[in-house]
Amino acid sequence: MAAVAAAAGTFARRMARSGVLFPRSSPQVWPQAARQPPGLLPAQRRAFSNNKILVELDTSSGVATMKFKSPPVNSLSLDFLTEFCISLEKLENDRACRGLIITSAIPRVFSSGLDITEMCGKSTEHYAEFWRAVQEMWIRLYGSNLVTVAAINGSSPAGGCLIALSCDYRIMVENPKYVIGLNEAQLGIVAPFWFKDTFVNAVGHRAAERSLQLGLLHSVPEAHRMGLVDEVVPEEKLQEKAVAVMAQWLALPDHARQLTKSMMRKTFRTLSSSHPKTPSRSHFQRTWRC
Ligand SMILES: CCCCC/C=C\C/C=C\CCC/C=C/C(=O)SCCNC(=O)CCNC(=O)[C@H](O)C(C)(C)COP(=O)(O)OP(=O)(O)OC[C@H]1O[C@@H](n2cnc3c(N)ncnc32)[C@H](O)[C@@H]1OP(=O)(O)O
Repeated sequence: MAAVAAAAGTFARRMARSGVLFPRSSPQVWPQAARQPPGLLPAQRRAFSNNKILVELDTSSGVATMKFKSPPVNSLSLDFLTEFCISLEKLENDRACRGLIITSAIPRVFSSGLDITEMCGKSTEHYAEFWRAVQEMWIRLYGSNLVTVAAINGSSPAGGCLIALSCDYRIMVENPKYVIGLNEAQLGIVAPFWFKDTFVNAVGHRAAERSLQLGLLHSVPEAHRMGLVDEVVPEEKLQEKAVAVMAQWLALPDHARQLTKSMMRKTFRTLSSSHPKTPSRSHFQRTWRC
């Protein structure tokens, strides 16, 4: 009981720190417009925002768009991760929402991955809290019942790549400057097994092994060839394509698609049930030499 109260206290403190704002008159359940045949209702949009993430829900299509807006590079800080989980939970609890498009409002970067400043010179408690937040983000997104589409409009190394990999479908903008991959080995660290498993699920064992051992950041055409991204589009077509892909996925009955997704994503259950222990302070200090 004490542990539950402590966890609730930690979550409340994280929420307060994250500065999440909910619309004052937001109803518990938004209208069920998503279940209406398209065209009967005028498009309705609802939005909520906090410091680092903006969410807009089109209640006529049931599709929400989540935009990362944490300059300079959308790094995944504890506050960012907290806001992400709260936003996702809010959408999942909303019966008007069936699909989520994730993209960036920051030019040239989707997400730079875990915030390196969160992993240096902090207390053991902070490392534990940070690492729990990283795992929670992945568990929630990878296991989400929503259709999730990553609209990758910039570079996406390490944890940024994990977010994209956790979605059901990845569309990336063609740009010779953009790269994506799990580059942990290049940084002298090891991608956790659930990063690895999520990567293997997308690209297969051989491609993942080579890419992970070399810590490769792939160009967009290379990422497309190996199946790390599903489609490549010019920047101006990204949103249109994401909406079209979403419509295709949402055409199916939710329950069949959701059960199929859950069946395919078995790693999710492994991590959820095994509760891997948090890396120690000395582990973080050794890893980042700080
Ligand atoms: C279950 C048991 C588990 C055990 C686990 C054990 C230990 C845990 C330890 C490790 C965890 C492993 C998994 C790690 C995952 C990660 O995600 S690590 C982070 C990896 N990220 C990167 O390597 C990205 C580095 N950044 C870049 O490549 C580029 O910044 C860019 C994203 C391509 C953008 O380039 P550009 O537009 O040119 O911007 P700048 O490089 O000039 O950067 C601007 C400022 O942003 C700062 N910054 C960049 N990335 C980060 C980051 N990840 N965190 C914090 N800050 C970042 C950069 O320093 C610049 O700051 P200043 O302007 O100089 O102040």
